[in-house]
Amino acid sequence: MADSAQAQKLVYLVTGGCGFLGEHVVRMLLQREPRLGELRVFDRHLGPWLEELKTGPVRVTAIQGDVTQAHEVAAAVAGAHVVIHTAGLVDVFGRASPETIHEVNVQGTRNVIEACVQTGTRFLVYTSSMEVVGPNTKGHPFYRGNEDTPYEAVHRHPYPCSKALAEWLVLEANGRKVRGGLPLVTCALRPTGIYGEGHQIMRDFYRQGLRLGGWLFRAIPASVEHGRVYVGNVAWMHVLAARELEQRAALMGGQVYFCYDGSPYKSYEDFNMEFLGPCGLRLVGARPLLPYWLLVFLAALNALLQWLLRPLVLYAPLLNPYTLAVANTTFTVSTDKAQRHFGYEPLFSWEDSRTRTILWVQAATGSAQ
Ligand SMILES: NC(=O)C1=CN([C@@H]2O[C@H](COP(=O)(O)OP(=O)(O)OC[C@H]3O[C@@H](n4cnc5c(N)ncnc54)[C@H](O)[C@@H]3O)[C@@H](O)[C@H]2O)C=CC1
Ligand SMILES: CC(C)CCC[C@@H](C)[C@H]1CC[C@H]2[C@@H]3[C@H](O)CC4=CC(=O)CC[C@]4(C)[C@H]3CC[C@]12C
Repeated sequence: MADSAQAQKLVYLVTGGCGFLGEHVVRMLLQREPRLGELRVFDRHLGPWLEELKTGPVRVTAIQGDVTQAHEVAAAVAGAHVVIHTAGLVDVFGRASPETIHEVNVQGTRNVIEACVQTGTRFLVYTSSMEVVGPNTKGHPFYRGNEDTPYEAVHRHPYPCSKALAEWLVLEANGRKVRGGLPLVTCALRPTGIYGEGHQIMRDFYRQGLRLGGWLFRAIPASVEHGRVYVGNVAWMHVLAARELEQRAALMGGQVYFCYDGSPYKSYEDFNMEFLGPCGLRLVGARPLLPYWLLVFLAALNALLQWLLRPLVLYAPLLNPYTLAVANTTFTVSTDKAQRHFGYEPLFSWEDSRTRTILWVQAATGSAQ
């Protein structure tokens, strides 16, 4: 990838390439990475949409595999120049066991790092999460913070614990010698709550609102700010970071970057209404309709029911003590680190992001009704 070899075509591997974010990364690479020669899409579940991509000018290789299986990861990584590791088990509802979450998110990431080292892949971008920082278990606000803002990161839930450990592994691996003797260059991107086309929780809220006759009921005070970022901009940041890692290895290697764009600072529910409102839903109440202590009680009851019912059935509602704490704690970022380090500017304005998301909610739910 030196100057003389600018025209060299590169092999990229995207793990989790069929997920919500992964699909956007895959499509963004195909649209915006001129040096792309081959794109390997690795996922446990391959999407049918991959087929249409195979007819384009770039070779797209679909690889069904599991990141917890070291040999499968090594086979997929061999010969790749860049790995974007976005595969992960995103579960804050208690659907999967803590052991499974750890296995996929931590051991899976370890396998990706070892595969890079063994096979000689030098550039690794990891999709981390804002959750590696917070909100913490004490509910401390993180108000428009940046990568250097002091914050007491205390995790107990398996998901943030696993993301924090995996991120640490990735950053610590920066500088390790890969096969051939050159150093591995790694960085981690930390999205806040991602929204956009393909966002299942948004669709679930919409369906719930329809079931309730077009009404949603405010549960969280409007004053609690929750950071959100458009999926297209998160994907673009991954593509740019991966592209710039070699030229700016000394600056970017071992660094973390929050993912940000021009999305407004709002509460989780008010932000969702930016899309669900134009789709016909109304949010009832300027203030939460239920007192906070009752929500805490209901969340605890849900956790208890989940535990009691586990031998019989999986009970995994949206409301539990952890999701309530996340939704009810201000956590927003304000930073320009990615801009300074690798020239990131959001590709999609807030208006574009909003319109695209509204169109998706309308189309996705229209076809599902
Ligand atoms: N959704 C969000 O708001 C945020 C997500 N993230 C991170 O972004 C990444 C992508 O998340 P989403 O796209 O939202 O989730 P997703 O569940 O839509 O996508 C994850 C993908 O990883 C694949 N996967 C899971 N286990 C695997 C395994 N053992 N082997 C191979 N593939 C496996 C899944 O099949 C799926 O396609 C994750 O690492 C997540 O922690 C970070 C911040 C916010
Ligand atoms: C009425 C209820 C209290 C509202 C529940 C909303 C919750 C389901 C969601 C509120 C905040 C979300 C999380 C947040 O955006 C940060 C995240 C980052 C990730 O890396 C994974 C997803 C998530 C944990 C996200 C999950 C849903 C919420 C808890």
